[in-house]
Amino acid sequence: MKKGTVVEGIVETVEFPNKGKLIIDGKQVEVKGGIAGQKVRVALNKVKKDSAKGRILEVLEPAPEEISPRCPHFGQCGGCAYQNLPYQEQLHLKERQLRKMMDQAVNREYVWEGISPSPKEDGYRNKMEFSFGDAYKDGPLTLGMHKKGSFHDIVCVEDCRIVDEDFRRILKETLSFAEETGLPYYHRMRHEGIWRHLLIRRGEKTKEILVDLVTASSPLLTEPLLKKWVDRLLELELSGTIVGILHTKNDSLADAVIDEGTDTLYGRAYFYEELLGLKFQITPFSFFQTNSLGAEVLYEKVREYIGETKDKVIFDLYSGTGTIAQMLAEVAKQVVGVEIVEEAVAAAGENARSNGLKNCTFWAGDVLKVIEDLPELPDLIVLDPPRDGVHPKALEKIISFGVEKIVYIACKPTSLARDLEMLQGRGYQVEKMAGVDLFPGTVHVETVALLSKLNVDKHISVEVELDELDLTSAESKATYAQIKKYILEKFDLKVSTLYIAQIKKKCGIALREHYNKSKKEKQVIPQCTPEKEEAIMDALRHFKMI
Ligand SMILES: C[S@@+](CC[C@H](N)C(=O)[O-])C[C@H]1O[C@@H](n2cnc3c(N)ncnc32)[C@H](O)[C@@H]1O
Repeated sequence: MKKGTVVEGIVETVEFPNKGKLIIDGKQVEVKGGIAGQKVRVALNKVKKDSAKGRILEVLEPAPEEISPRCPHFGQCGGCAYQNLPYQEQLHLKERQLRKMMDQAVNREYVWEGISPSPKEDGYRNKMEFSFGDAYKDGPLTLGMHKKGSFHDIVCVEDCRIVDEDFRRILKETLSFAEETGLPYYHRMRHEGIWRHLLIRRGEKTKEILVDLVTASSPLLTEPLLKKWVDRLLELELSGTIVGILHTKNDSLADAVIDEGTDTLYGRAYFYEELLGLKFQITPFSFFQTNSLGAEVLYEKVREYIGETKDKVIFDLYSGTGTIAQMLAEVAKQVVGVEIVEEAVAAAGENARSNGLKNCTFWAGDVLKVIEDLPELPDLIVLDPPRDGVHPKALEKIISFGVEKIVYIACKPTSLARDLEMLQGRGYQVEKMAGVDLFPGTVHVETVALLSKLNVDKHISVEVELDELDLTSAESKATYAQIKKYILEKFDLKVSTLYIAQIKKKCGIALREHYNKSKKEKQVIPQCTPEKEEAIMDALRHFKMI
């Protein structure tokens, strides 16, 4: 077996994320895609002693469960890999892959609760980013999704199954408008041209539609020209209502929808969606789950896992437009969201106000940098990080809060599996897990895990000596949260748990182990500033701790 050879074989298993495995001449050959049971022809592009990697050239015989693809673009469009499987089969496949990965990642018995289906199998997406490009090399202008395995060519997905008819009509109208102008698409290798992306967002419940045309900046895009496009969209017969039409300029080299200035050509620059009885204002670039009905299933699971929240302070880390925070706020003492996109934080605050929720606060910033300085301490934490999971240093800080329960929501199971290693190593155990399918037709799946802090006695025997954990009578007088609150109110200063611990130590107050000792060598520990030291001393005097 050599690099460049073409071989034939049957796909034995498919592991997350979409990695097919075949055994050919006793060697394991890994391919992208495939369905267990398919007979395929594979071109080998890497061959090692016991394994090889290859690319599927052709499916010679379908797998027994395969059906004729439900989408006419299947095979060409790189978007959906499972349109040739009945939905039940897609769910079985995702569940098998997810379960296998999680069984390997979890170090004890846990409850696997299965995978919940998406309430809608077709037309479930509330957001789509289409790209302009060539239909084939130097072919005509088109608008749609990247062709499978191609960086350049675009498939015009005018019959895409996973969006509603409104998306398809807006796509077709925008493409014919762009064609009629005779202007070129933005070529990302040559860095010239105009048309880049078409972003469409549509509320499943509200039926409000927001459309954003993303282009390179050009004097050729005059106001009257863009007005023609707006008028054409407004004349379309749609089941939803267009509430905003925007034009975003993006001259960056990256092939992504990037906002370098957005003009509102019609209506407003946001739309509304409703989830579980709450209303959310969503701006063009804010994160919002792309399957609204599926998101309700997911958030119900989060609510169930987090359990009793009365009198509890909950941190919703990576909070987006504040969906999870607001759902929990109804039944919690206080919810604190942290999100890096300022636009999303502003929308979250606005949403909480209009939903009449007074016990939610949202902070803009990187979780890694912000969480130590929050005025509250959490009793429970919900984590919903981006695809890459939680930064290890942020995870250390999250773990050091020592909360009783963490609910972790993952859109990429491999990131969850990696983060579970640290969480389990530092005293958390997985109690339950479930999958929620927010992405029918595709290889993706959402996972929710409930982690609980190990029984304190067991934890002590692993990490610290019992006498180090004993609180002194002085330390028991005021909690870190009370000290932070006092300082914020009196001095309008935010102080971190670490700084309080440093000053307590200076005053000879015994501390719990993890606040004053780092297990890492060469770790740079920030030191409390004189201003904050004075404020902390004042608080310690106030609480009669010194
Ligand atoms: C998977 S989304 C979750 C959003 C929200 N929980 C929801 O369900 O709609 C992840 C969010 O994390 C935000 N994010 C990414 N990196 C971050 C960081 N380092 N600190 C804070 N937020 C971050 C993203 O902007 C995005 O809104």
